[in-house]
Amino acid sequence: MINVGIIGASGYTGAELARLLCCHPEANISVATSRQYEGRPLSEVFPSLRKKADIICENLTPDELAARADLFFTAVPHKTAMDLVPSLLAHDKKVIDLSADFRIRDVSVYEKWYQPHSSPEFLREAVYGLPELYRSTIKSARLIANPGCYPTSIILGLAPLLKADGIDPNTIIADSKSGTSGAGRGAQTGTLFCEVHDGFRPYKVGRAHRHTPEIEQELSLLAGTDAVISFTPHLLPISRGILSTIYATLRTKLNQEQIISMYREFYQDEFFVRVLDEDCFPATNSVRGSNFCDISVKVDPATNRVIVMSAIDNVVKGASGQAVQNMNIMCGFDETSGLDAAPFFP
Ligand SMILES: NC(=O)C1=CN([C@@H]2O[C@H](COP(=O)(O)OP(=O)(O)OC[C@H]3O[C@@H](n4cnc5c(N)ncnc54)[C@H](OP(=O)(O)O)[C@@H]3O)[C@@H](O)[C@H]2O)C=CC1
Ligand SMILES: CC(=O)N[C@@H](CCC(=O)OP(=O)(O)O)C(=O)O
Repeated sequence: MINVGIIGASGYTGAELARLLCCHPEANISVATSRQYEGRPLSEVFPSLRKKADIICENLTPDELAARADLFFTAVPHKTAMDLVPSLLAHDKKVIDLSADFRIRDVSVYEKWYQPHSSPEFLREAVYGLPELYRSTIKSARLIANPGCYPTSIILGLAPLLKADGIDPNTIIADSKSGTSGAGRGAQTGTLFCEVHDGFRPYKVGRAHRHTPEIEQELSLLAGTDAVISFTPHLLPISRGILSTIYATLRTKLNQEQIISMYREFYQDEFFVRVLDEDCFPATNSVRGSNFCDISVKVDPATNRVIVMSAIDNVVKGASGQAVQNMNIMCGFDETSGLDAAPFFP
């Protein structure tokens, strides 16, 4: 049994960590933090957690925190994480950071898209926490940079083709649609019910979204050469889920059967990736509440393009579930521990 701490337990990814970890056979939530709800039970903040996660929210210094758990999930905004993580590492703790602070390997790229970095010395050490690509380095890591939600759906969607040099990495277009929990729990006009309900809209169009460099970094590593992407995020009037529809020009003539076999072979040992049959398409409500990524792939011979569709739950495989998967790997637990429930439907 390992004692784990959730820093930022009152946010959406913090709540999802508590939901998953309170049923985990090998983990005990020994500390949970929130400044706003200090002194109040987490089950009062999230009534769904009554009788499951009755821990009291605390507001502690990094030194006080370090004495209370062996592994920490930092589910806090960018900038906050980079100031906190070094102190936890100095106390020999393992850290899984859900923010973007340690995802970008090149500090100048991070600083261009985010803000000045206060602990760039950890960028080299941090392991990008996408288990399907980096499992062996995750095993021995002490700092995991848990991937962003849109990047998870797009990178998993394209990895088999890029690895096999099957597409031109300069022709990639991804239209991704996300539920509003992706924007976090803080009040903002753009995610109010009336702004989102019964409508659908793109945002941060034209290389304006900060996930662009993270996606390009990982696609380039897979391709072995620079890859660029036209990425357009959209906001859906649903609470959870991401569906990415990705297009790219094929380099080699591949028919439908060959491309599905390529994906099946690439992901044959991956429990959390489900490659669907031809003409069976992913849906956000088929992965809801689960750590699955559903992928389907279709060749369009008329345009010589491939269309990849990839669905995840943004707070599970796109954040907290993937973080628990990383913890399982780092701690030598079964990788599916605490994550083996079927998606909820309807
Ligand atoms: N939502 C999603 O789908 C995804 C989110 N992420 C990333 O995960 C992280 C958390 O996201 P999410 O849960 O959505 O965010 P929320 O806004 O819902 O929650 C943020 C949490 O951080 C705490 N917090 C905020 N500022 C500080 C601070 N200065 N010091 C200490 N604690 C602080 C808040 O609690 P309090 O104010 O009470 O202290 C709250 O518990 C972010 O970095 C986000 O980008 C990554 C992938 C997907
Ligand atoms: C719908 C929505 O607003 N989604 C968020 C993505 C959240 C995410 O993945 O978080 P990171 O900030 O940790 O990269 C956005 O577009 O900013």
